[in-house]
Order: sequence, then structure tokens, then C-alpha cells
Amino acid sequence: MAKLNFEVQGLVVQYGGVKAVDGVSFSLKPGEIRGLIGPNGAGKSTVIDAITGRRLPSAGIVRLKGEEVTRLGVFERRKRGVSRSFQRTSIFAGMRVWDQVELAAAKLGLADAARDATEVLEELDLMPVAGLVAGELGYGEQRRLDLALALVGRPGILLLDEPMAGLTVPESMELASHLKKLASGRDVSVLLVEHDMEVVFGISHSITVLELGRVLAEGEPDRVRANPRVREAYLGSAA
Ligand SMILES: Nc1ncnc2c1ncn2[C@@H]1O[C@H](COP(=O)(O)OP(=O)(O)OP(=O)(O)O)[C@@H](O)[C@H]1O
Repeated sequence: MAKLNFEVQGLVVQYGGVKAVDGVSFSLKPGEIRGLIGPNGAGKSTVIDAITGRRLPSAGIVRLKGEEVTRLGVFERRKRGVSRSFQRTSIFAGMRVWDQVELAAAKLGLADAARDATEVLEELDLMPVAGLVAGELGYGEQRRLDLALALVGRPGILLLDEPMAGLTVPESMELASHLKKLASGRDVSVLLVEHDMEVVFGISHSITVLELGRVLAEGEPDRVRANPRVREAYLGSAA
């Protein structure tokens, strides 16, 4: 991990008069996985929405590979490499796995959409089921397909909002191991919002803890876990 790949500086997002995100900053290097954690309502999903362009911030800067993307629309950011996984909502249940990944690549205007689709499916161990319609896949495979759709076009940052929700322990472990491999193999930065603390602390290189829209703590997992303020506000004594 070397230079900075992605950064958010002084992000503020308001819902009416309420600041849901209030001056949040962090950065990621290529291949870095950063866990974004905090109690319900802390502002995690709102940070992701502001990064992807779903919601415009009232202040702050979002920058990918040195280029500011703060005011761009969702699709413009996706083309530049800001990608989000939607759990299963982006999957077409009646369409073949390979066809939909190739379609996603073609929509981005990639020169060789078929090759990109094949590469992503191979990396996620989905080639054996590439000819099936997505509705026939198991739940864990559907999550990986959703990840495949987010990974076409080699994004610079991948935003994941609770990717483990609803998965069994073995399925979570499998997805976590894929995420680790993908981040380092593709040099993609990953911002991971996840309630499963074992997964977050197990695969993240760094962690940001939010509370009431502000950064409560930030740093390497062990240091964050040992931080008394974090334990008190969020993790509890069991962590
Ligand atoms: N569309 C909205 N309109 C008004 N307030 C909202 C809206 N969406 C979220 N909020 C408020 O903004 C704050 C941050 O919410 P957000 O969903 O980002 O938190 P979160 O950390 O992702 O929570 P959770 O872990 O429950 O998903 C909360 O106080 C929430 O009630």
C-alpha cells in the first residue's frame, strides 16, 4: 500500500436542519480496507450516499485518485471508479449470470466488456454458475454476483453497505476472504460498513468509528478496539 487513492475531507450532509454527517474525513490507499462502524443512526449509510453521489453534501470534498468528484452524478462517478454494492438489489433474477455482468461492463463503455466480465467472474469463483439465471443461485452466490457487478470496470473505490447481512457464518467467511483477495489483487480501496464486528476487525486495515455524525476514533483495528471511548460508546466490554 503506497500513495493515497481516495479521500473524504470535512464532509457535511444535512437532512433539513439536522447534520447527519458533521465534518467527517478519512482516506484510503490502494488495496486498503477501511471499516466504517458506529451505532445505529451514526451516519454510515449517509457517508456512503454522499460518496456515491446519491446525496449531495452541504460541505466537504470527495476525491478519487486526485480528482474531485464531489458534485458529479452517480453514473459519472461510477464511470470514474466510485462503485457501490447494493446487496442483492442490483441483480436481475431472470437473467443469466454471465449476461448481466457483461451488460454492466458494456454500460460503462468498456472496450472489451466480455473480457472484463470473465475476469471478474473468475476472481469471484462464479464461472461454474455463469450460465445459470441468477434466481437459481444460492444466497451467498447472489451476494458474490452483486459484488461482481460492482467490480466491472476496475473501480478505484468499492463501497459496501452491510454485505454480510443475512449470510450464514460460512458464507460470511467466504465473502470476507474474497474481499481481502480482491482488495489486494485489484488494488481497489474498500469502505466497509458492516455490523458483524468479527468480520470488520478481521479484514480491515483501518477503522473509522462514527458517533452522531462525527469521527469518534480512527486507526488500526487493535488500537480502535482498545480505545475506551469506543468501548463505552459502541463496542461494549465484550469486544
Ligand atoms: N432520508 C432521511 N431523512 C431524514 N433523516 C434521515 C434520513 N436518512 C437518515 N436520516 C437520519 O440521519 C442520521 C444518520 O442515518 P444513517 O442511516 O446514515 O445512519 P447509519 O449509521 O447508517 O445507521 P444504521 O446503522 O441504522 O444503518 C440518523 O439520525 C437518521 O435518522
